Amino acid sequence: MRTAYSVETVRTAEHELMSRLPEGALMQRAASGLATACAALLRPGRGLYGARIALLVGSGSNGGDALYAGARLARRGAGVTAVLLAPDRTHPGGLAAARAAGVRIVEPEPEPEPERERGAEPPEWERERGTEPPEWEPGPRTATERETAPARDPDPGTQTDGWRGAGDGAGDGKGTGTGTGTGPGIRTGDGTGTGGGSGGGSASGAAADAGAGAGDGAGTGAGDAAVAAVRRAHLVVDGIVGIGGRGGLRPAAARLAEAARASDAVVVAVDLPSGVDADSGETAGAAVRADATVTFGCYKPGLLVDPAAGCTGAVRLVDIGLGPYLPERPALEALQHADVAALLPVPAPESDKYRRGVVGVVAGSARYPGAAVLAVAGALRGGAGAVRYVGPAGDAVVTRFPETLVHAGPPSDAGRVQAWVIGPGLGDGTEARRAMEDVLGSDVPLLVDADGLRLLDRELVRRREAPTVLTPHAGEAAALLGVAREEVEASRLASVRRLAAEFGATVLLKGSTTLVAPAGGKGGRGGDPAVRVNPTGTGWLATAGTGDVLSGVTGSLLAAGLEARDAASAGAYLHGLAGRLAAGREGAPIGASDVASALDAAWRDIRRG
Ligand SMILES: NC(=O)C1=CN([C@@H]2O[C@H](COP(=O)(O)OP(=O)(O)OC[C@H]3O[C@@H](n4cnc5c(N)ncnc54)[C@H](O)[C@@H]3O)[C@@H](O)[C@H]2O)[C@@H](O)CC1
Ligand SMILES: [K+]
Repeated sequence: MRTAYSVETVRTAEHELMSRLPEGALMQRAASGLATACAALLRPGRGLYGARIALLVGSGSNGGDALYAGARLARRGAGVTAVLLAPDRTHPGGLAAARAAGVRIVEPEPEPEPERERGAEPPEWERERGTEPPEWEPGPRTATERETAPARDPDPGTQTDGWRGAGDGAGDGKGTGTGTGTGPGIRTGDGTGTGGGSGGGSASGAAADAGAGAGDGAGTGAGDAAVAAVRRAHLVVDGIVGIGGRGGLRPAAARLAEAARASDAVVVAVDLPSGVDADSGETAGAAVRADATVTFGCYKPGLLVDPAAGCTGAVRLVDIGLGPYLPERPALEALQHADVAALLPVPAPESDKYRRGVVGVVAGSARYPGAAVLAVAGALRGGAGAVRYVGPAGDAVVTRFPETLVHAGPPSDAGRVQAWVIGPGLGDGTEARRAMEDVLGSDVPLLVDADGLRLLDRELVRRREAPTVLTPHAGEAAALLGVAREEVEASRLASVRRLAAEFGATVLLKGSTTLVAPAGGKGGRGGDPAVRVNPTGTGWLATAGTGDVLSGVTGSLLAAGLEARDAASAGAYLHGLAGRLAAGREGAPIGASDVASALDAAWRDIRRG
């Protein structure tokens, strides 16, 4: 199980741990892990001479981590430049260590006043100026380069080795090094990943070698030493803000982050990419887009939830000894193979089809018979002993799956089931509405998907005694919440929690990161179980009908006796893995039927461990 904790919890645990350690020891652990990861990214197994590293240093301890790590790397021969974004508030110990190790210190140029139309609202970062000390501003003095030690660029003419890319194909040609693995491979880290492929590219030092005097092309004045340092670097360390960050990147930082992104440098975020919200996974403005993130002590929810998760690159967790001080219940958790294997229902010798559970599927219509076929295809491979189909597409269903028990309706006349699935391709006609009333009134677990979500009565759902699982995508979730789709996409975690709380139901929010919030929905707080994030998804699943398969497989798991949150998260896990297996290691377009057909392979893969 991969677990993530809120900032508040992390701070409490750090406080406890720090009180038992000599001053500064924790930061040294973090810096040591960070330096090791950076060295591995730069030149696995080789020295650091000739490597150029730029540190982007903010006003807090995140900048302190970067400075201490930079000092370690400088002592090992790298040419390190620290760009101080808040020169008056830089971590003093980190700065002293960096100076002592020969790190070159520079400041960015002052920001030009933003031009705004008369009467226009100031941006958020500027509005804050009135209320908070402007510690994030680049400093009142002119940004002349302050050489505090001789520049250490021992080998300015030579180009470093190319970084061995290990990307998942979604990158931009910057390798992140085999040492950290890749997006999906790293995120799941348990055999679910398909990462570790080729891709990546070699770091071209040539363009970067243009030198400090070259125009920066990034919006600051020519000769800006900070931008030049970033552009020349082979590796940029983002120590702008960590868990203390609020809002998006300020303009000076955003410009440097952009320069880093546009360069060939590998961008490594310290603890989390600056500009993303650690607790919610939201990005309220510009954020660093890292190739790799080195996080300390535990995962933070933002590292696992989009859109923030899209900024992390490969994630490496550095153990700083926080484990014993973290509470049992995280804010967010991601199941791994072993967790799902323990949940999947396996028939015992005395099992029969009824004891394994019967799942009823109310789906399809004259117009959409395919949705019924796909939902049944998923249900047949979800572990229940039998699938009962109810609706007008019985012929299409038995033609494809003769093992299905079919019934024209209504659901309450179809015979006993242990769970209902309703919604895929259902339409919104009279029959559909009646069927919905029927299953809402049943005393067994109920999964509502697709068209069914449009027919939902919130109060009736709340009043149900048996569990209800809702499986909306962002658009459907937006309609249920009465907000714009973009709002749901920008705040997935908050949205899924809110839906779960409002409907008193377990909610599986599908999408780039699929989330499962337990009924009650305040995962990790107030005693509710954690929200789950699914680690197995793939973009190849974004195709018509895959949601129907998911509802079938999840309903089948409900019928087999899994609790709602477990059924939804195991269903999403199986479905995501089946999608990956169907798409193959290299990736290829797949149809929903392919996903259903790969579900048995996903089961075997999980049971193999
Ligand atoms: N507490 C500890 O013992 C440890 C902390 N560690 C590091 O410390 C970090 C947390 O340190 P801090 O609490 O000092 O917080 P941060 O380093 O995250 O930064 C907070 C500072 O940045 C300013 N700020 C907030 N949002 C900003 C933005 N968008 N742009 C620019 N400046 C902004 C704040 O006003 C504050 O001065 C962790 O993320 C981790 O990197 C690690 O060294 C491990 C040990
Ligand atoms: K950071």
